[in-house]
Amino acid sequence: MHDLLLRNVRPMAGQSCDILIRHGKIAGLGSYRPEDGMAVEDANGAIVVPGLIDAHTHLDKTTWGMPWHVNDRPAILRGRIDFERENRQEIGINAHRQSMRHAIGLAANGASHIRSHVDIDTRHGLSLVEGVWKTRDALKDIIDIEIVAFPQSGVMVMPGTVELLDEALAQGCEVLGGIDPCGIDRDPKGQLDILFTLAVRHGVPIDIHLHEAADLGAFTMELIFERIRANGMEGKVAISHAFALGMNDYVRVGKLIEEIARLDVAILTTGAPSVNVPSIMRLKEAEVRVGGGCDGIRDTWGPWGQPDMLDRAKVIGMKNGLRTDQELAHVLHVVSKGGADVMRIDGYGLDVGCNADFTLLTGETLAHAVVDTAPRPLVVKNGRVIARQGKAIVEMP
Ligand SMILES: Nc1ccnc(=O)[nH]1
Repeated sequence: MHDLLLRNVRPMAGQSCDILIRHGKIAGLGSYRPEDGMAVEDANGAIVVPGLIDAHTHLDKTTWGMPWHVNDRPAILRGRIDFERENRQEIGINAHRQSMRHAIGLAANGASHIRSHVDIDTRHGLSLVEGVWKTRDALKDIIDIEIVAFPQSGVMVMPGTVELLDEALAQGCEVLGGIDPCGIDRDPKGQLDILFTLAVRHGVPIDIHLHEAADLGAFTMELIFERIRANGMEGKVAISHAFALGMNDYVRVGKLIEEIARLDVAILTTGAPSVNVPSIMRLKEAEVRVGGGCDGIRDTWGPWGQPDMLDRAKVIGMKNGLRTDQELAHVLHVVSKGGADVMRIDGYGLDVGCNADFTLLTGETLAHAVVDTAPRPLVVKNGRVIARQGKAIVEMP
């Protein structure tokens, strides 16, 4: 918790002012003189936005900083899952070291919070979660990490997984994950009933991966809606990817979005280039909470991605066909306030009393910053400078 005077910044690309920070919180926006001994930074008119939020990633998977991973396999979902589970140790993907690299990269590029799904399966038990927990402790002054207990290999098809999820939640995973109840588990009622039972028992929200497209994904969504109503979990469920909302049926998608808004379901998008994705502008119109994430980066799933939420904003913006400045400002919202709303982060923003978690962006306007993947001269977490010019104050392992 720190004091700092940040001079000559433009909150959300507006009028220039100074930001006074006391005890890690924003104490005032205006014009201030530095007090004796107070740290002072001059932002030279840079834009300031609250900390970027990676609300959907996989810290335990990346090969970032490792030798290049040659991928010569077909892109079938089940195949990607099984290959990773059976080979990650041999390849040397150490969950602690790799999550350090990924998380430090995100922080250096202006992120203040991460929601990471971490694999739980009968081969690894909770060991991957334990690796990411170590990272969370090591980086607690740099970035906040929330962990989703993620049964990537399936729940019903992998007996023993339910017990592991139960244990992970008992030990402190903040969110319960799930995956394609039809496509991966072939037992939607089985998986969803168990997920909702576990979530209610542990009092945690659910964030389920739904790659299922078109009618199949819509069917699963309807099963999720039924269980939200039955368990009183309005406002406590997120659907990640939600590719079914990218289907080419305007009316059907509209009906799904109406129900998503009514049940206050959050949507997480990564702007996946290889499939149809939900329209962030249509979800905005319906006032649905939408966050963004960089998903897996440079892992056994695929070679793309950076630990950088501004880079991801650009991917989401391009995938959504955005052009106007207002739309581009909205994509920045998705990777910041949108993600904070999904994760329900207290004290998020640039108002007096908010956490002093923010990043500077060099650019004229918010749209300009997105399109340029603007440089980030300074990143502040809890009122302390934790990165300069895209380089964190902590070393990469
Ligand atoms: N997009 C995804 C990345 C990793 N695991 C998944 O199930 N999905």
